[in-house]
Amino acid sequence: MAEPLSTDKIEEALADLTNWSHEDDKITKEFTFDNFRDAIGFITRISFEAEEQVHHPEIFNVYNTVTISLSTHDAGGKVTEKDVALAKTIESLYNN
Ligand SMILES: C[C@H](O)[C@H](O)[C@H]1CNC2=NC(N)=NC(=O)C2=N1
Repeated sequence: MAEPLSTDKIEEALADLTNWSHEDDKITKEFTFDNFRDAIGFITRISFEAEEQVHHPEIFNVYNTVTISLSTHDAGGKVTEKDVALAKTIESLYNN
């Protein structure tokens, strides 16, 4: 089972990611798109990667924004390497 990361380790991991923040035992980022369709397209692409990684984000959508929050239920709702790995994948989807 994945173990919770220390705050220092989380901050270190986020240094490699753009505009992700660590708050309330989650890592979070708000993504912006041109329109609702592109936002939903992003969510759909995330769904394939989440199933691959057997790790699932919390997703909040309003029109052209998608807020992603990641934590690991199986680790008491804390942030683990699994969240960092999925954040990196999501970041690469956004940039490509
Ligand atoms: C059985 C299955 O592997 C687990 O329930 C997975 C699925 N997706 C998950 N997603 C997240 N975010 N945290 C988990 O602990 C988790 N566990």
